[in-house]
Parts: sequence; C-alpha cells; structure tokens
Amino acid sequence: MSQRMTLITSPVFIPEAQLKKADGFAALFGNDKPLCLEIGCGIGDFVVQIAARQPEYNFIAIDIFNQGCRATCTRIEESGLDNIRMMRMEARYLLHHHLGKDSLQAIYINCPDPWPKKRHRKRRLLNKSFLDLVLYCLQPGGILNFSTDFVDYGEATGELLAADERFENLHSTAYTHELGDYPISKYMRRFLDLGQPIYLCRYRKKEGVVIPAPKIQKGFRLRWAKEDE
Ligand SMILES: C[S@@+](CC[C@H](N)C(=O)[O-])C[C@H]1O[C@@H](n2cnc3c(N)ncnc32)[C@H](O)[C@@H]1O
Repeated sequence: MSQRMTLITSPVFIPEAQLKKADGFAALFGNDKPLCLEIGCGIGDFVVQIAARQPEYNFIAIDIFNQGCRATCTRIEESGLDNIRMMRMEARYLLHHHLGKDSLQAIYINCPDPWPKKRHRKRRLLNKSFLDLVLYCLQPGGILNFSTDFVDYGEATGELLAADERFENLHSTAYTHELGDYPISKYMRRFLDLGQPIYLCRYRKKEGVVIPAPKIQKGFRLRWAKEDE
C-alpha cells in the first residue's frame, strides 16, 4: 500500500539520524529511566494512556505508517507528557539496530496486522524468531504484552508463549479475555464495541535466561521517504 507522506516536524518525533547522533535513548530523554516500547502504535492512544500511568518509565512508540506517526505525535504533544518519543521504524529493525540486550522493561503489541489469509500467515510479526529477538532485548523480569481481536492469531500466540519455558505467564491461561486495567487501544475498542473478545497475553521473561544474539533476518527494512530519514 502506498502512503501519503507528510513531513513530521514535531519535537517528540525522533528521526533515526537524531537517535544515532544522541548515541542512545537515555540522552534523548535526558534521564535513564527504564525503557518501554510500543510496536505498531497506530494513532498513539494506547501509549499516551500507559505512559500517563507510569511516569517512572520512558516510552518509545513506533509505527511504519507516516500518518499514524503524525497522529501519535499530536497526541503526545497534547498530553503534555515528557516520557514518550515517537519513531517511524520497523519493529525488527529497531530491535536489531538500536535496542540491545536487556534494554527493555516492557514491550506492548496491540492488534498487530492479522494477515488473515493462510498463505500470508508467515508475514505475521509474532513467531518463534521474533520471540527470540524480544527475549534478547527484554531485561530479566521484563514483560511482553500482546493483544489481538483475531481468534486464530490470539490462540496461536497464546500457545507459542505458553510453550516457551523462557517466559512466565502472568495469567493462569495461555491468553485471557479479562482485560482488567489494561488500557484500550483504538482497534481494541472497535472490536469490543462489536461484541468481539480481545485475546490478551502477558508474559514475563524469567530471571537467568540466556539468549544468544539473534541473527538479523533479511527483507524487513522498508524504504523511507527522504524527509523522514
Ligand atoms: C491494526 S493496526 C493497530 C494499531 C494500534 N496498535 C491499535 O491497537 O489501535 C497495526 C499497526 O501496526 C503497524 N505495523 C505493522 N507492522 C509493523 C512493523 N513491522 N513495525 C512497526 N509497525 C508496524 C501498522 O502500520 C499499523 O499502524
């Protein structure tokens, strides 16, 4: 799908070159609070809710969709919160190139693209090799949070995580429909309003788990418009 590109000049938007120049996220935020990441933040409604509740953490929100990045920047600015930054970046690219071993306190992935056709399932973000990368970047005790409205994606991810001994399940079942105080994103709201349950998985990386550095997979670097570089 082609995107209508607009230049993002928001002070909370961090082009990759700025991150490289700053030499890390602590310098960007001006403090070394633990870092959390939301992947595929859409219009940014979730990250603003979670960051407002947790001022003791810094949050990076990423999306590959230029218009979503714009909307997120506007939301962050309107919130007045100083613990969120937005980047237009592909998840695996960011994790491999800018977030290292044990660098994240939490990862949030809400309603990722479900790729419902069987022949497209291999394009889904959540799979075994992605989990290796997630585990490498999460610090011991760090939490992976995943939600989806899509039955097959929820069941498959719940099974994958429950079978992975490197994680401790924060719920008593592989996934749950009980959201508790978990913030509701735009897509989650849309499906809840239609009466469809959300599948929520929350898993903690166990202490003492050793993850070898995952190999970079080819083929996921997207081409950016010049102005976002
Ligand atoms: C279905 S929307 C969900 C948006 C939001 N999380 C919500 O729940 O309202 C999925 C979002 O993930 C983004 N996305 C898809 N693949 C991505 C990737 N590999 N890295 C970063 N963002 C991605 C899309 O651009 C889109 O904005």
